Amino acid sequence: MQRPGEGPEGPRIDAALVAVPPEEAPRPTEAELGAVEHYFGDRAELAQRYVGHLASSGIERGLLGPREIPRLWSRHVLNCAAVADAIPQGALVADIGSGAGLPGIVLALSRPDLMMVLVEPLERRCQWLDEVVEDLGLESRVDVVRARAEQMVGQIDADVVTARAVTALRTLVPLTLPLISGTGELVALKGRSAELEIEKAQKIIRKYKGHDVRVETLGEGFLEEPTTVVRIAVG
Ligand SMILES: C[S@@+](CC[C@H](N)C(=O)[O-])C[C@H]1O[C@@H](n2cnc3c(N)ncnc32)[C@H](O)[C@@H]1O
Repeated sequence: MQRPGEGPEGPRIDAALVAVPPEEAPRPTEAELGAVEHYFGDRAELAQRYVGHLASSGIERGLLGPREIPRLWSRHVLNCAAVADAIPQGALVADIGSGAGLPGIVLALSRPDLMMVLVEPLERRCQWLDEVVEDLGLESRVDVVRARAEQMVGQIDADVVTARAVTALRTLVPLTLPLISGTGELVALKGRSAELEIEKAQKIIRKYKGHDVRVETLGEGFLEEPTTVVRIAVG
């Protein structure tokens, strides 16, 4: 059966079709409301506004695929929000390969005590991030820097570096641990491959003086699918 929005050969990727106005963006389900309240509190409407941007210009400009619209809350925003539980008060967080602000913008919305630097090499992604940061009123706490992580060594001294869907741990470690010159931590969002990725990264973790390497699941009790992270301390 052909469903609304589908052509005879399956879903149509059609800018007009996917340009969801922010006010029509997906809302969290009943089951997700507790997590939204827990992670965003009185900033829940701002988080909803961010979802509106993802679902409209974020899709139109190719930062996310249109198939993500129905799972923007579960798979993207709440998955990232759980990382807030791993970040100390008042930290300077560098989010590497921020893309559409995942997890960087989500963390800024969840935790008003954080300072964020979103490091992203692609110009049109940075442009979108700048516009969204301004629209959400986050400019005093969120900097968007157009760069590759390796260009930021010596330019940034983060307390926490986050990364989601950027690269495998053994290549992520040399990109991220040098961005912490004192003590701090890499918090990398990973899936089921986390343990295997750690195994493959052992040597490079030692080379970059990482320690206390562990896999944790965050958001249990709030999220249907908790978030798996690899944490690596430095300093
Ligand atoms: C698959 S996207 C993930 C985006 C976002 N973190 C997410 O979870 O949706 C990977 C992002 O990493 C960025 N990237 C790739 N190599 C990078 C590097 N060396 N330093 C910083 N960002 C990088 C890409 O431009 C892209 O935006």
